[in-house]
Amino acid sequence: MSANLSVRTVALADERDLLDHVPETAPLGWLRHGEGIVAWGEAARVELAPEDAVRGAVRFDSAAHRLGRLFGSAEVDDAVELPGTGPVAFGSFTFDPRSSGSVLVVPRVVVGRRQGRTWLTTICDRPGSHPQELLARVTPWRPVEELRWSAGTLSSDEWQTAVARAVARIKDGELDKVVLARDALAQAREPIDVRRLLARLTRDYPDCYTFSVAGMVGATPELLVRREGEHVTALVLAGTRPRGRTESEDARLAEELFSSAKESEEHRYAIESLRATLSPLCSAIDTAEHPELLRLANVQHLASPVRATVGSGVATLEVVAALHPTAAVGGTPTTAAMELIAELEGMDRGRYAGPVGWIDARGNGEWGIAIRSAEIMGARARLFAGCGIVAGSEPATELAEAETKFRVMREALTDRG
Ligand SMILES: C=C(O[C@@H]1C=C(C(=O)O)C=C[C@H]1O)C(=O)O
Repeated sequence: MSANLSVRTVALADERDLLDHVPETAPLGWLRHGEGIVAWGEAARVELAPEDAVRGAVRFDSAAHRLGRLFGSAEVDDAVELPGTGPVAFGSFTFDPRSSGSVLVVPRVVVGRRQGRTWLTTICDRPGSHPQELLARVTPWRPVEELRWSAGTLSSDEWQTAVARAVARIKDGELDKVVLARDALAQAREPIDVRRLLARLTRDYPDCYTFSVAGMVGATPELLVRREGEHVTALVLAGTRPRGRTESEDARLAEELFSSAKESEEHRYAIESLRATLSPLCSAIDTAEHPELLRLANVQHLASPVRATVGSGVATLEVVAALHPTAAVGGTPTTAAMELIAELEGMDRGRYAGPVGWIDARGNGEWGIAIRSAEIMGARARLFAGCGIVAGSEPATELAEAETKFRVMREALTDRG
């Protein structure tokens, strides 16, 4: 990380799918509705140490500082000047600050598309050179063959017991809500081609943010924060039903979602906590009065977009640090929920439910919450799914909900089409 980076962005006359540019090794990506950025190679990697405190934010400060130095000393020739052009870093942070694994990667080659304009960014150690990764051969995507599934940390019964314990603790008044997650493991015969997963996820979940950052892969509906100049946007999601098999069943389930006191309560917790967190950093915070319905292939959610203006001098990663963990993946109150998660889940979440996204040198970026995701380690995959538990939660219903959330990565891994 000693050399000053030399960064060049040029417009690209290319209308191919962004994924068609990507070689197999360690692809990075953030995609939605056919736009976004894909990248590969590694000009710099910033690994962030675990912290002692359950609410620690040193890793985000340290990330902002180290990226600031790297980007601040870069020589940049940017002929496109859009959010995502010039130098970018992809990042994936652990859910719990006490876990190791938080990482930022500055790629060698980036191909991006925004409002129909496509660009190519190269990041080198010397001006005038080209990264050799630019010439990386793009082989056809390989299907994932023969997966062997095995149980995760807790069996279904053990996890339902954990949910029942959480409900008891909520009824005792210790906290209002906690999100409990579980994992599942899959083993392939050969290293998993992540591009194949990304292709399936972008096809099946076009409204979600499909991401791939240092092995963490998924399609999240949950935008933590998007920043473009001084404008920030977030999307609160809480309250879930499966999709119906028929149109009328689908409509009935949506109706149930809007009229359920439990779901509205859960949703309200999430909005209140977001608003309280944004207040010291932003002005003109605007939330809709009633949630909208967000329909995905597997589930439907109550969703509330939030818009605000961020204060000058506030770093994007500072906003990310303040927002994480939202009530949607932690609970309320946050610290009690984090402690209960560590006590009941029996596992380290790693980067599941942590912030994942990208940032450019001007602070523009998009950060989501890494749910509907899996950690891909060569031929192995560890999938995650979690559910919000409140006083009225039933263990069996929550188990079924976790199954529908597992479907996102399960189907991406097993789809042969
Ligand atoms: C935690 C997850 O999802 C979260 C929990 C939800 C719920 O309990 O209703 C809804 C959306 C997400 O905020 C997950 O998918 O793993």
